[in-house]
Amino acid sequence: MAFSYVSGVLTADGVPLDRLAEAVGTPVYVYAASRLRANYQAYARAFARDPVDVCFALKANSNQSIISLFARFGAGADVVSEGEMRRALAAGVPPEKVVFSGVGKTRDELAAALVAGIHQINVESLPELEALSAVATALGRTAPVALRINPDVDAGTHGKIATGRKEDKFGIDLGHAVAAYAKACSLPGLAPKGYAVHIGSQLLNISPYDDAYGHLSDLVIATREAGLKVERLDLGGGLGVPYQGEAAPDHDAYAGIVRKRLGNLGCRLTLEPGRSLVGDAGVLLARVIYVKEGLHRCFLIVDAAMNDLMRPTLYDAYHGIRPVLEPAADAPLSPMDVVGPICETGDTFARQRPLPPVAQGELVAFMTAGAYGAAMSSTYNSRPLVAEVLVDEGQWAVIRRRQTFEEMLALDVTPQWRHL
Ligand SMILES: Cc1ncc(COP(=O)(O)O)c(C=O)c1O
Ligand SMILES: N[C@@H](CCCC[NH3+])C(=O)O
Repeated sequence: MAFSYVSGVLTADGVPLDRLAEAVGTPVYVYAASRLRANYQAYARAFARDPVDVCFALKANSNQSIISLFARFGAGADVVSEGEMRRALAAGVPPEKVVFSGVGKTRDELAAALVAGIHQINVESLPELEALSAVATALGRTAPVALRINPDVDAGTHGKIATGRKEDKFGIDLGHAVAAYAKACSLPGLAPKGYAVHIGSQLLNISPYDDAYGHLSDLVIATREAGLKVERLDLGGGLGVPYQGEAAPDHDAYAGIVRKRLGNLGCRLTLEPGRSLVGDAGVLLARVIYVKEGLHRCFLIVDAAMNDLMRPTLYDAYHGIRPVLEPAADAPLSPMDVVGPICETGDTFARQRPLPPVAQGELVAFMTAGAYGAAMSSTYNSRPLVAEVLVDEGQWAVIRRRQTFEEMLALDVTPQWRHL
């Protein structure tokens, strides 16, 4: 267990979290390398005999130490902006292991990707295809391209993170796909390699993959029947993690679907997992500022807020909350609203959560916060970006230091024009 109580204190790979909080301050994200490794190995094991490349989706956690850890395990990177591409390359991911996804890549981003020589650009519309052709031609380069398709499959996840339904903004409609692929083959500067699909995030039930990959298989066959070559398939990410004790999707079962639907097509496959690599490897540590016993509610007011961990307010997401000091086994539970200091009612991590007594000044850990936690944080309410710490085999290191107030303020510029 990456996070467990040892001698009455919650630890990350054996390092007591109260000691870390003392040294680094709160709020702070803490990641356990043992879990990152195990999560990567789960993919490596399940796909050991398949022609599969794992490209870590940086959007889930874009800290360079985390990226380079996965790069050392053998992973590539799935990026969605020039910033993410730069992070991947700076963290040591070779360009030939980087895929670039995203519905609105600018010409500047396309050019940067071509100059960097990345493995593949996943194009999501005809205008983007034309833009890429023009950019590549102007640079005298050839762009390795996959077309992301929209299979019209409901991933059965939260509506804000489902991406493969026909009304979603992502991908090229299945009905247009062969024509778009033929167009890609005819445009200068493009080297079409295959297709990409990503139906959504936090899938606990994997059967929607069966439908999506079935459509993908039919599409490959139809494309080849049109006389066009298809060599690669990018299957996206999306495997969910248990936030509330649900059963985790089984990697072998997922690999089974991939093999059944796509195994006989002779294509090189890419996976783009994000959350399932990092989600359960991180916690957000916060300190209780006040315990407010109202007439109607008891509020635990902590020093982390929605700007540090946005998922609860954005998706009504559940994160386990554990006191860092282990509660007695027979400690009574009472309903608490766990909230941050931000001036919004939505700055609420949990409502009426049964918790053991936690006193002012004590520490709590928001569990399963390794994915889409720090990566989605902001400085709203002028709260500096929090620190991140990596724990590995008893050692720990700050892998992002806390932003200073000076750094936060330094971006603002006061115009020097004359006041009339
Ligand atoms: C194109 C693409 N690939 C990969 C991912 C990673 O998804 P997840 O973190 O659910 O594995 C996403 C985000 O959902 C995505 O949009
Ligand atoms: N940000 C989302 C996942 C989005 C996936 C992006 N493709 C979450 O925290 O659950």
